[in-house]
Order: sequence, then structure tokens, then C-alpha cells
Amino acid sequence: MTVSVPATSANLGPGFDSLGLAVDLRNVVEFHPSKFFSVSIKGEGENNPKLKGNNLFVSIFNEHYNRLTKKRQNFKFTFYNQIPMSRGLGSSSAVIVSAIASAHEAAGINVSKRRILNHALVYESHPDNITPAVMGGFNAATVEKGKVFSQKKHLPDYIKAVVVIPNKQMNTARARTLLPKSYSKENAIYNLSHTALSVAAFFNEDWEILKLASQDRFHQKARMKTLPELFGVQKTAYESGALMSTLSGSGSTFFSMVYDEDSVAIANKLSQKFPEFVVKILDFDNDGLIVEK
Ligand SMILES: Nc1ncnc2c1ncn2[C@@H]1O[C@H](COP(=O)(O)OP(=O)(O)OP(=O)(O)O)[C@@H](O)[C@H]1O
Ligand SMILES: N[C@@H](CCO)C(=O)O
Repeated sequence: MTVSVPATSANLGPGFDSLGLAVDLRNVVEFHPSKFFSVSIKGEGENNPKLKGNNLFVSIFNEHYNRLTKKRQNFKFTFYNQIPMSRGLGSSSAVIVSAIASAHEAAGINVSKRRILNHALVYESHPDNITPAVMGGFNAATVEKGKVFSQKKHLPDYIKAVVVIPNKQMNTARARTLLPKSYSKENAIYNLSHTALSVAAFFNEDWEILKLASQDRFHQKARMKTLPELFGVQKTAYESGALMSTLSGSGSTFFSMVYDEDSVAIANKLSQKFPEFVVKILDFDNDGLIVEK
């Protein structure tokens, strides 16, 4: 059995805890029942001894498998991880979603993507990463009475993501403590109207307005100050022709949307100026969670 989940970029500027999209960088897990429990990791996290035992995936998997089957069973898990951890590319969402989907698959229970998404909300209270992780594409999402309500837009292949991944982790829980406890009415209206315009731009494929629409007054500045090079990353991305350039999730990665034909030039410029950071050109992902027997 194989389950794979894409990386995600959340917020997209003003859409704090609401907007997110999926990119083609995946964590894959293969698993089967076994006499003994075992975990093997290839790629991201392979040198992290803490992940070899009862990691976030294993604890959520066991919780759901035991609930669904009322049985205990050992599994052999092999993880092929591409999503860097605590860099704002939705590594925790990918793990949460893949653990819930894997437990259902292992228990032989068919489950809808919507149900998996609602289960995932128990472990990550904001829906902006878990929704594109499950659904793929661009998503606007909200939570009402413990359920995620979302709308998806398929992303065309003539636009690409250029991500700049710093060598510094930024833990989401800590990054949330950097934000103000309240916002002025003026700033709330600013973010609300920019979020609304961003959603309309994505659905109408009006990419040129995203530079303006993706401006934010809620979270980016406070977080970017912890890694001031990110202001330079954003400036360089825009000077090189990016359509939008925003802090990815709670950081530290910076996400830019670009036309395919500009992607190599923009990525090269960013690599030259920020040689200490990893720069990747990625396709957008429209599939989200994939489960294979
Ligand atoms: N491959 C993995 N295996 C097990 N646990 C993981 C894995 N990837 C991430 N995690 C867990 O998720 C935590 C990182 O979550 P965090 O929310 O800080 O980062 P993120 O999800 O990458 O960022 P963001 O939510 O801003 O996109 C790690 O500390 C670890 O507990
Ligand atoms: N909306 C979340 C995304 C990170 O998980 C935040 O910015 O804190």
C-alpha cells in the first residue's frame, strides 16, 4: 500500500489561515503488515533519530487504525520524504493527512477526501495547508463547527512555483507567537479585501493582479524580520518578473508564482543572489492525496 501527499504553500500573503495551494514535491509512504514494527526513512529526516520511532505519522496512524479495527497490528513503514521540515511547505500537514489516509487503507475502509480533511483538522486547527494537501490545486477554506468548507481551483501548467528554501527552520507554533493579539479595523479590512481579490484572481486566472492582491498586513513582516534576507528574496523575485511572492506558510520558505517561460531566469537570479538557500522550480499539483493499493 502506498500513500502520497504534496507539499503546500499557505496564506499566499493576506489569506492567513485560509488560502493555500499544492506544489509537486511529495512525501510518499509504503507500508504493509509485519511481525515487527519498523520505520525506514529516505530523504528528508533520514538522519533524524527522533523520526525512527513513534513519530507524528506513527502516533496518528495507530490512533486511527486502532479506532477503526479495534485491533493492534505491527506495520513496516518506508518513508520517501521530499518535503523539508519546518520550512513552511506543509510538512506537518502532509504527515497528518498521509497517516489518516494510510490507517483507513490499512483497515480496508474506503473514506472520502472530505472526511480525511475533517479528521486532519483535529491535529492542525487551521485549514490552509491540510486542504490543498488533500485536494490539490488552489483552495480557499474556512472552518465551521469542526468541519472544513473549501473551494478548489485547478492550476494550469503554464504557471510554476519558484521556492527559495532557507537553511533555517521556522517552527509554526513559535512563528504564531510573533503575531499581534489583535489587528486594527483598517488592517483587517486591508487583508479582507486583498484576500477577496486574490481568490477572484485565482478563479479568473488573472495572474497579473496577484502582485497587488497578495499584499498582507497580518503576519509576513513580523515573521520575515527573524530572517531579514527574505525581504531581499521578495525584492529580487519581483525585480526578476515574479507574479506574486509571499512567505510560504509560517516560513522560512519564500514562494513565488511565475510564468513557465520566466521560471529558469527567475530561479537563476535567486540562486546567484542567495547561494546559501536552496532554490527549486516546481509544478503545481492538482491531485492532492493519492492512495494506491
Ligand atoms: N516527515 C516527517 N515525519 C514525521 N514528522 C514530521 C515529518 N515532517 C514534519 N513532521 C512533524 O511536523 C513538525 C513540523 O511542523 P511545522 O508546522 O512546524 O512545519 P511545517 O508544517 O513544515 O510548516 P508550515 O505549516 O508553515 O507549512 C516537525 O517538528 C515534526 O514533528
Ligand atoms: N496559516 C498558518 C500556516 C502555517 O501552518 C500560519 O501562518 O501560521
